[in-house]
Amino acid sequence: MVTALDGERVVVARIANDERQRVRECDFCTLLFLILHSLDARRHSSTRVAPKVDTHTENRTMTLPDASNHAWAQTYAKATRDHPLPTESDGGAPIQFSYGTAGFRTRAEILHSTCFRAGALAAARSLAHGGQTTGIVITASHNPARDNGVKLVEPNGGTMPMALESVAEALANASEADAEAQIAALGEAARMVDASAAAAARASDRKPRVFVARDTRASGRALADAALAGIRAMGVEAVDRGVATTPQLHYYVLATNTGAPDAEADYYARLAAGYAALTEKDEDDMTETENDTDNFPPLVIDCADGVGGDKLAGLSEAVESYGLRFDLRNRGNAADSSLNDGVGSDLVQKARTPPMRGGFESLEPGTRCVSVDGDADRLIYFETPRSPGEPIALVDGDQIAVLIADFLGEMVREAEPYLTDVRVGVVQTAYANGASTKFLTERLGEPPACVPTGVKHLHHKAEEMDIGVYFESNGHGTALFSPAASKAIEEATVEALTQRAMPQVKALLALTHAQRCINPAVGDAMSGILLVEAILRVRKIKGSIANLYYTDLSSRQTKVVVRDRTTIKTVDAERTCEKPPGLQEAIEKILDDEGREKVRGRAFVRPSGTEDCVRVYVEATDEATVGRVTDAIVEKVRDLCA
Ligand SMILES: CC(=O)N[C@H]1[C@@H](OP(=O)(O)O)O[C@H](CO)[C@@H](O)[C@@H]1O
Ligand SMILES: [Mg+2]
Repeated sequence: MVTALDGERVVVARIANDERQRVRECDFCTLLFLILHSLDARRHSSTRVAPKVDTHTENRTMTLPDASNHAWAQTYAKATRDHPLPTESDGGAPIQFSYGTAGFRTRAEILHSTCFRAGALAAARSLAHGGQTTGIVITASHNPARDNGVKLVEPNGGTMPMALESVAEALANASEADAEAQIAALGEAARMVDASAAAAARASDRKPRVFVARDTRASGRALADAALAGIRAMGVEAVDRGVATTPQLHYYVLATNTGAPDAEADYYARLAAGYAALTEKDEDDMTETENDTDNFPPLVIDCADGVGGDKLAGLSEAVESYGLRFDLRNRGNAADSSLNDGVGSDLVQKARTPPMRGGFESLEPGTRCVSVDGDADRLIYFETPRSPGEPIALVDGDQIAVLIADFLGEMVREAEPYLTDVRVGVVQTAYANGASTKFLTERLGEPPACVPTGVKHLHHKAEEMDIGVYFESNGHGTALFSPAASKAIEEATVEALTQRAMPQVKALLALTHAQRCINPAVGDAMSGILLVEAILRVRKIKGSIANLYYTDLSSRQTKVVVRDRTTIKTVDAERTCEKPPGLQEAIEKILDDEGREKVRGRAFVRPSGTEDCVRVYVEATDEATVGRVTDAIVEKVRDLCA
């Protein structure tokens, strides 16, 4: 029997697996006992609730000793000279590093000093949080293989607070001779604890520590070594977690700080157990023969020739005994492998084409496939063309968000009256297809929230919701359950059980298990696949899932290279250009000339935060209008940003 002392993974796995038969056969009291224990154990081990803290220790951070008279500053000053800034300059101007949409990201060969300093910064963040573990991921995600990047992970598994971005930039750009400026920035980072992290900072006499992971890029090893050196220069323990996906490293950090097991196998086991519990069939389903969900074909996955190739193989082993099989392609281990080049979710979503390698053209028409990106934190689904010459049917992040929000919303409604006052909300960016926004507005009774591009913005907004589902159109996203919503679900389950309200219990358990299937730290392609596949099985959807809820408007994204993309400034969640003067007016006029209402025309322009380009987005009812509007706007951008 499950005991409250078991870890969450063990509890869920047992319910899902060994105890499966027993749950079916047991009487009502045994079921109640089992679930109460499962909830109790989860309370002890959940990685979503506030980190485990020693309530006897006072709220304090570990401050860096005064730089003027302490050895650490000298050690750091010496070490930073060994990791000099790049000497190269670009068109005469010195290289400026900026913490863009997703960290520092540029050509790998100029990132050495940045990674060293990012290591020191992550060490300072560990100190700021009383010694809790922080993290660093060396990756440039969907960018070409020659690029690399670095992003920081906070103790709660989240991204670096935006308030720290200017400090990170000051640190990255200070000359190596100016150790004082760097030390000042590090001191500031070690002092800054935002309100939401304050509880987490109540930790302890823990030894400060930073986890470092990297994707499969050739430059990753040397850049990870630079980051490890930066951490050690601060006198902080550095742990090399090897090659991992971005979401895995976020999970490891969160897990270790909450007392949950943080090995790679534990990560797979947790997600797999959530999937198993969510797809557990009840008595009625046992007799089913038609549309039998046990017989789903293997899911074909394009791994972008990146880190997902190896890691999805690990997940595959963990889930195959639950009937979920993967057919992994572009795993990065073939002679012609080339990261993100002609493969991966960015290409498939933006160019609406199947991956160019991996044999996708010879799959059965209408085969359901997934494509992930270079660091496996995004996923999109697509279905191979139904007939030759037809395009793929894309199931982008907007459609995935609707599928998940609709399922969770239905479970919340089915749990009434035991579950009340829990609402499901959705967060989008300006790139969300207008048809999805219209659908969600009607379904939710209010428009979904719209925030600037970048997971950090979506995640923070979703945290304000009871259950917040967020996805960028390109497939970055997840569902977040607020601690209050999780607690309400637990309490409602107990109440529904005592009243023997079994339909409500079933819905409430689906909400509980869905949380276990999701990486609680960040959006994650691997946990996203499990959640979508589980929903499809629970809902018995074997056929096409493209345009299940609405039909996309035509849209196009275009990159324009200009001299200085930062001359463009946007407001209103990037939907309006404030600068350069005249650009917004020009966009409005182009749309008006097309008859904006009639063609449901929408367009905006913004500078990329990860690539040296301006992005132009246009949507309308038909391809021809999209093409005309795009051409006209691109011309204006070239004129006004020359
Ligand atoms: C239109 C688009 O796809 N933009 C991407 C891209 O940001 P840009 O700032 O647009 O370059 O990379 C980000 C990080 O991977 C991702 O969050 C974002 O959605
Ligand atoms: Mg990515």
